Amino acid sequence: MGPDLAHVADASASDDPLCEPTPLPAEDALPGWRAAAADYYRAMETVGNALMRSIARGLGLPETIFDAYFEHGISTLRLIRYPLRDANAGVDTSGPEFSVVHKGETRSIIGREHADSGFVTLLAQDGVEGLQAKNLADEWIDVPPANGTLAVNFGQLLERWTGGRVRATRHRVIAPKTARFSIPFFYEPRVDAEIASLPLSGTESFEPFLYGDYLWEAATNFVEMSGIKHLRQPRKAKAS
Ligand SMILES: O=C(O)CCC(=O)C(=O)O
Ligand SMILES: [Fe+2]
Repeated sequence: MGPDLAHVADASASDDPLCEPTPLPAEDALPGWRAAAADYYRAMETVGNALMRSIARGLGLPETIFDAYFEHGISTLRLIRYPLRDANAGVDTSGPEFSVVHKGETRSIIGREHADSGFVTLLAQDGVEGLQAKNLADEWIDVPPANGTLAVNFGQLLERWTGGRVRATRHRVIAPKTARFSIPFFYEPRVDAEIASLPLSGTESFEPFLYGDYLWEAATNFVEMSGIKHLRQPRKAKAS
């Protein structure tokens, strides 16, 4: 779900597939659902905004340095359900690419190792464990859900923007014993934000890029978006 869910008045027609309207269930099919989802989206924008400013302060930069990039941002709210897999479904998930031994038990990997594409991700978990993150020693650590908390993943955009000063959080999900639900909110800048090097000492500068161009390239590398890369061309002309 995109910003049109929560900022109905701002939504305008766009030829950019990254800004296409969110398909939503009919109001009478789920009364009140849209309003609740929109409230949640706006609340996560507020949290993302506070975190974005504290990251700026933590980097020794003015706290408002990122503000303008996030006005009319294209943050994404996703509702995920991991159904309980049927062990007898005839799918072999025994290889090391598909399963892992965790505390002596074999668990299949239901969310492959990756880092999110955006700036930061605010992740609500439903009380069922399974999320793991990689630490700097390349070890997997459990990120158990705790009431009233959000897990925060740093995204690849933040890593690139900060010249690698902040590392994107690599994470994955291993199968729990019951179905699992999670609600990630990917906090993202505006589609036409021009991302350029920050004044951070000791980091390499990079060629500026448009967030939308970067996001399309990154998102269409994920398996659920494969095969559609050709549907959007970069909007920024290459300098050469
Ligand atoms: O379900 C989770 O806890 C993680 C989901 C996730 O990593 C993602 O959607 O990018
Ligand atoms: Fe993720």
